[in-house]
Amino acid sequence: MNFKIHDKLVHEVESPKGLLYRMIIIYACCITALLTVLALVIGDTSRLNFYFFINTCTVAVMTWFIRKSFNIHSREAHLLVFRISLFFLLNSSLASMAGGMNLIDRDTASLIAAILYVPAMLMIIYSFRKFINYVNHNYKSAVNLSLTDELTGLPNRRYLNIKLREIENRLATICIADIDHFKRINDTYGHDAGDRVLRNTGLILSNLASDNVFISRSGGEEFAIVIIDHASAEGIVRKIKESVSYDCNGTFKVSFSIGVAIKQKHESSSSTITAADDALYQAKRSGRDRIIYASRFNN
Ligand SMILES: Nc1nc2c(ncn2[C@@H]2O[C@H](COP(=O)(O)OP(=O)(O)OP(=O)(O)O)[C@@H](O)[C@H]2O)c(=O)[nH]1
Repeated sequence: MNFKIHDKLVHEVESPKGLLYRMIIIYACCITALLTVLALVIGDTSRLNFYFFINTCTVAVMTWFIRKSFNIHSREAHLLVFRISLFFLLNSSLASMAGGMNLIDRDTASLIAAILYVPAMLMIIYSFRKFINYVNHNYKSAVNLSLTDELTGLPNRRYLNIKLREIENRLATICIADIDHFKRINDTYGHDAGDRVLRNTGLILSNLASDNVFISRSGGEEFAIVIIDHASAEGIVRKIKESVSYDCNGTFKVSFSIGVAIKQKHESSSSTITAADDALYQAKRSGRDRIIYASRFNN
C-alpha cells in the first residue's frame, strides 16, 4: 500500500528545488561585497568599524533566515508573505549599512531603511498570526482525530478514559451497551453489513449525546454511556435502548443489552465500569435485549 504519514506540520525540504533562495544569498553577498569595496575605494575607510561589523552580521543572519525559510515546504500563503518580509528586512539592513558607510546620504539611507522596515514588520506580524492559526487548526484536527472513532464518528475509548477521569469526584450513571449476536450479523450478512449497523448506531447515538450525556464507542460492538449528575438517568437509558433497537429492512433485528451502574461521588470510575460490565454480562446471560442495573443501583 502506497501511503505516507506526515509527522510534521511544516516540512523542511531535503533538497530544495529552484534557484530563488540561492539567488537571494548571492544577491546579499554581492551587495555586501560591493558596499565594502565602495567604502574601501571611494568611501571613508574609518567607517569600516564596529557599526559595519554589526550590520554585516545582521545581513548574514537575515540571509541565513531566508535560506532556512526557502528550505521549508508549505503551500500556505503566509509563508510567502514571511519570505517577502525577510527580503524587505534584508534590504533595510543593506540600506542602513550603506548610509552608515557614507556611501549614500544618511537621511536617504534612513528613509529607505524605514520604508522597507515598516511593511516588513507588518508582514511578519501578519504571517506570524496566520502561522499560529495554522498550527492551532492542525493541532485541533489532530486532537479530534485521536479522540474520535473512525467508523461511527463517536468519541473513542481514549476520550472515554479522559471523561472517566473528569467525573472521578462526581455522581454519574455509567452504561455499557452491546449489540446482541453481532457476530451472527457479520457472519450471515457480511462485515460490511456489520459496519453499516455500527455506523447507523453511531448516528443515532450521536443525536442523543448532550453536555450531560457522553456516548462513546468503547470497542468492537460495545458503547459506553456516561450520564452526569442526571436525575432522570433511568429514562435516558430507556430512550437510548429504544432508539438503537430497530429492524433492518426486514432482514434482521438489531437489539442491545445494556448494563448500568451508578457511580457515587466517592467511588472510582473503574469500579463502576466493572459493575456495569457485570450487569451487561447478566443481561446477556438472561436472554439479551434488556437493561440490567448493577445491584448497587438500589442501595
Ligand atoms: N463489522 C464489524 N465487526 C466488528 C467490528 N469490531 C468487532 N467486530 C465483530 O464483532 C463480533 C463480536 O462478537 P462477540 O464478541 O462474539 O459478540 P456477539 O456475537 O455480539 O455476541 P453477544 O455479545 O454475546 O450477543 C466479532 O465477530 C467481531 O469480529 C467492526 O468494527 N466491524
